[in-house]
Amino acid sequence: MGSVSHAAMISSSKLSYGGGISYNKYKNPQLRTSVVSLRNWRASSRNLGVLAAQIGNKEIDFSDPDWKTKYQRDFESRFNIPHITDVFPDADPIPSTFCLKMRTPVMEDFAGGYPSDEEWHGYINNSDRVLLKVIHYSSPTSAGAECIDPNCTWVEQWVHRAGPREKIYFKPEEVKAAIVTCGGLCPGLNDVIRQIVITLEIYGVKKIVGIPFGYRGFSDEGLSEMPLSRKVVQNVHLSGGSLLGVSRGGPSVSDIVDSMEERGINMLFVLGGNGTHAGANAIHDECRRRRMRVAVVGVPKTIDNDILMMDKTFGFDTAVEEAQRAINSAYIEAHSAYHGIGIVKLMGRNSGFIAMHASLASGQIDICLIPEVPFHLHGPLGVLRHLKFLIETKGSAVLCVAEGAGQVWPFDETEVEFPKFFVEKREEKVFVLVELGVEFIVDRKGALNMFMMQNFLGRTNATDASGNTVLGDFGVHIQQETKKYFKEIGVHADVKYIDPTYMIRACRANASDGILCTVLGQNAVHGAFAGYSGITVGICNTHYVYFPIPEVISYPRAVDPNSRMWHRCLTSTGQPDFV
Ligand SMILES: Nc1ncnc2c1ncn2[C@@H]1O[C@H](COP(=O)(O)OP(=O)(O)OP(=O)(O)O)[C@@H](O)[C@H]1O
Ligand SMILES: O=P(O)(O)OC[C@H]1O[C@](O)(CO)[C@@H](O)[C@@H]1O
Ligand SMILES: [Mg+2]
Repeated sequence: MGSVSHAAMISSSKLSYGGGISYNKYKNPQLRTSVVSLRNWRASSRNLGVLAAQIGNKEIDFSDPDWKTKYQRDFESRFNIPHITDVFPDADPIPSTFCLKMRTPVMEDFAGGYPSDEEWHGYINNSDRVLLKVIHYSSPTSAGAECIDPNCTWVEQWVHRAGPREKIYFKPEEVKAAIVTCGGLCPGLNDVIRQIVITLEIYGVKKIVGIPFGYRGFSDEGLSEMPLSRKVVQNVHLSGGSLLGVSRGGPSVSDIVDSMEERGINMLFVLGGNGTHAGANAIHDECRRRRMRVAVVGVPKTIDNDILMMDKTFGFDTAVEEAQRAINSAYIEAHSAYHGIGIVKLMGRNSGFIAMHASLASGQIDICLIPEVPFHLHGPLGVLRHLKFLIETKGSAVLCVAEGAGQVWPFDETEVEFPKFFVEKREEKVFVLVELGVEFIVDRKGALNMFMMQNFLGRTNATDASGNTVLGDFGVHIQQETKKYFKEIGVHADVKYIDPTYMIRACRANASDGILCTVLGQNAVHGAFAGYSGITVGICNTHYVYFPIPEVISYPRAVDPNSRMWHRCLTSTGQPDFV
């Protein structure tokens, strides 16, 4: 920390812990837009992510009567989706070959012209938009309020509607499409692969390949591309995993683009999480720099559900459903034992969505711990003390913990002086906020890593092949601490620990994820044919949309501890505040 040079010092007065904070307490207008994020500042991941993102954005002067118009204009340009004509203004579109009247998808060389159906009203107009936010919060103190200004003014924010366009910018016979799956496994990967292949064939594409084992497949000799067709993918969705394999780490962006040039790939579909999307965006930028006529389209894959702005990502629903089995087993074990305590660890590195939703769904959880909500393990207000209470009153207890929980230590004070915030722009996209021995790092991938000087598991500098921080195992830690605690107080406790994380991730998609994957896969292909690149597909307020990649990965989406959903979870578990 001593090495940190402070590019900006922002002064403020007292920040009340967990309570509201008024705008005028911040003297520097540059941070005004961030104050809402700090209202419940214990929601460190989300709020500091928002804060970091906002520091990177332009300041808003709310005293300007035109601020709203300016904000909307700025929003429109941020959410504009890159198009092939940005680089090749003379690119000529052709009528779409996506024609549902057609009965023979892979056609003979388009000798009789491209099939089209001008009478069909199934195309999306490029100007169609979907509303991003649908709640009008009348006050910043409303649960889950996401406000732009201190009055929580209603500001319409529109994003691009996904779907097939009447004009396309690629001739199907000139397309070589590639699909790559990166990062960890996720239920539904095969469903998306399958649907991309099927839709490409309906457009008339014959050259479709899978890149094996993530980005690594672009560079590793001995890994050859896998030819794909409807026949090959017909039944792949019936099993979990990825037909193509996945990996972390891999070649540089420039090596990937070299490889794409060599292979003649001009449509790339990238299935992965934040890291993969950062890679996809960099590939898109590099293709543009080299003036390649290429479409790079992402499909967000993460059981953690940590991609911004989307209702949910595919695989999440299945993960929550599958987690029920583990929770139910833990419940049965705990209830059948004398003073039984069941602990279930679920995935969620930065975000507790799986743990929160699985707890809500099961109705069997007494304590849910997630990364976004700091808690004490020990002490009069701690989790262990509450466990003792549950054993004394109910005779058993079940805990659901997210893997990223407990990596942050809460402050002991109820009020914290914030004499200054130190903000350093270390490299591009890297911010370090240092306060009271707390270091928050938004790394080069836009992921937020939080470290507090004291944490449960000790600070680790270890990273995986992709540069993700390797977390300490909180599930094992809380299991050990629980056993130790009950031994020390001389109360019998039968502690059973279940870690179903990889079993959950390897499942095949359930019905609702199957539908989501199908629609996302189809829309990815429609986006590429429409000439868009550097985009990703998502579901937003039940409608399907295209986002520019940087907007959805600027920081990981996290549970808002002031959201109705978290409040519902607390209502359901009946757990107290552990701070
Ligand atoms: N900033 C980046 N620029 C280019 N490539 C990146 C970047 N970050 C990650 N990658 C690459 O993306 C791939 C996947 O990244 P990562 O392992 O972080 O998984 P992910 O996509 O975030 O998925 P998961 O949700 O499973 O973690 C890796 O091959 C990694 O090298
Ligand atoms: O063991 P791996 O492949 O690194 O994956 C573990 C990570 O994958 C995730 O499920 C994200 O996909 C995280 O929740 C988890 O930390
Ligand atoms: Mg990731």
